[in-house]
Amino acid sequence: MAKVLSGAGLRGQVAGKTALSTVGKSGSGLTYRGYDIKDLANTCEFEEVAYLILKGNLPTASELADYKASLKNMRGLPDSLKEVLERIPADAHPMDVLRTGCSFLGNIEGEADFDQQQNVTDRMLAVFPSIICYWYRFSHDGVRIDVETNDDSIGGHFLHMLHGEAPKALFEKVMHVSLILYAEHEFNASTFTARVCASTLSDIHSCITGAIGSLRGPLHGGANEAAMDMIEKFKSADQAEEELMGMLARKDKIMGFGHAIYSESDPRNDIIKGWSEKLAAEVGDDVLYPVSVRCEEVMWREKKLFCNADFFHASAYNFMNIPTKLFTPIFVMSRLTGWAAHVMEQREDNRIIRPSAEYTGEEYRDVPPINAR
Ligand SMILES: CC(=O)SCCNC(=O)CCNC(=O)[C@H](O)C(C)(C)COP(=O)(O)OP(=O)(O)OC[C@H]1O[C@@H](n2cnc3c(N)ncnc32)[C@H](O)[C@@H]1OP(=O)(O)O
Ligand SMILES: O=C([O-])CC(=O)C(=O)O
Repeated sequence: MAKVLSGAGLRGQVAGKTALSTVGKSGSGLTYRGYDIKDLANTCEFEEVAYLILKGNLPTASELADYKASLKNMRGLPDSLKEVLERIPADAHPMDVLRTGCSFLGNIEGEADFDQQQNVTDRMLAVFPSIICYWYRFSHDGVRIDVETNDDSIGGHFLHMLHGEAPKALFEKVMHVSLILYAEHEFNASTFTARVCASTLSDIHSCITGAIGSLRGPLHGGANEAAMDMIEKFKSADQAEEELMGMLARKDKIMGFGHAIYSESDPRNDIIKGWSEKLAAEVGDDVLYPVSVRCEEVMWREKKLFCNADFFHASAYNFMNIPTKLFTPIFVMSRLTGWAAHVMEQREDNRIIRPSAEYTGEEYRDVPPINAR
C-alpha cells in the first residue's frame, strides 16, 4: 500500500524531473537508472554504481578499470587544504569538517566552467575520504597520514587511512554495499538543496557544500549516528525493549525508523541488515545485533514503523570499528554521486527553483515613528 503523500513539507508534490532513480514506486522499491538496488548491491562495486549514476551507463570492465585508476590518482590533498584541516579542533563534528573541506576545495580548485563538472565531481569522490581521515587522524592521534594509498576502492581507501592498515576483505565488501545503498535517492532533502542551489547556476562546490549541511541533520543522514547513540546504551535486547517502550510512551522520535516516502519498508534495510549480521558473527558480537533486531521488532509491533537505511548501518559500521561521528561523513562519500548527478541534470534543463509561500503574517500596516512604538 502506497503512503499517503500530502500535507506539509512539500510532501507528494512533483518538484521537477529526474532520470536518476525511482523511490517507492511500488511501495518499497528503489532503482538507479532502471536497475534494482538489490541487484546493484549484490553484484557491483561502488565505483561501478558511481559511474552508472554520474556517466549514465554501467561501465565495461576496461572503463571501470580506467575509472578506478583515475580516482586513485586524485586522492592527494593540497598543502593549503591540509593546513586548513590541521586548524580544525578535535571536538568539531566531522560533517562540519567535510563541509569546510568541500567549500575550501571550491576556492583552490573551483569549477571554472560547467564543462568541468564531471572532473570536479570525480575529484571530490576521490578526495572526500582523504579529507575526513586526514583531519581525524591528525586531530585525534597527532599523525599526518599519507592519503595516497594504493587501495583498490574508495571504501578500502577510507578504512585503510582510518585504521592505519589495509582492511579485511569482508569489511571492504561491506563498504562497497553501504556506499551503493546510500548513493542516490531522488528528491530527498539534501539532494533538493543541491538542486535549488544548482538552479541559480551556482558552482558545484556550493551545491555540494549546501547538501552536506542538509544531510547532517538527524532527521536525514545524521540518523545513523543518532541510532548508534541510542542502541549503544542498551546492554541487552530485553533492556532495549523496555527503554524503547518508555520512549514511545513519551512520544520520542526513534532515529533510524520511518520514512517520508516508503510505506512498509525501506528496500535498503534488508540488505544492510544481512551484512550487519555477517559482521556480528565475524567480530563475535552478541549484544548490538540482537539489540538492533529487537528494536526493529518492537517498532513494527507497536507503531508499524520500519527501519530505514540508517538503522542497521549503525551496527554494521560499529562492527568495522568506525567511530560513530564518522558515520554520516561516509554517507556523504557516497551520496556525492547522487547530488552531483542531480546538479548536472538540473543544469541540463534549468529554471530557477522558486516556489511560493502562503502568507500567515500581519495585515498591511503603517510604520509608527520610533518614539511611538
Ligand atoms: C537516509 C534517510 O534520510 S532516512 C530518514 C532518516 N531519519 C530518521 O530516521 C529520523 C526518524 N524518522 C523521522 O523523523 C520520520 O520518519 C521522517 C523524517 C524520516 C519522515 O517524516 P514524515 O514523512 O513526516 O513521517 P510520517 O508522516 O510517516 O509520520 C507519521 C507519524 O509517525 C511518527 N513517526 C514517524 N517516524 C517516527 C519515528 N522514527 N519515531 C517515532 N515516531 C515516528 C510521526 O511523528 C507521525 O506521528 P503524528 O502523526 O502523531 O505526528
Ligand atoms: O529520501 C529521503 O527522504 C531520505 C532517504 O532515505 C535518503 O535520502 O536516502
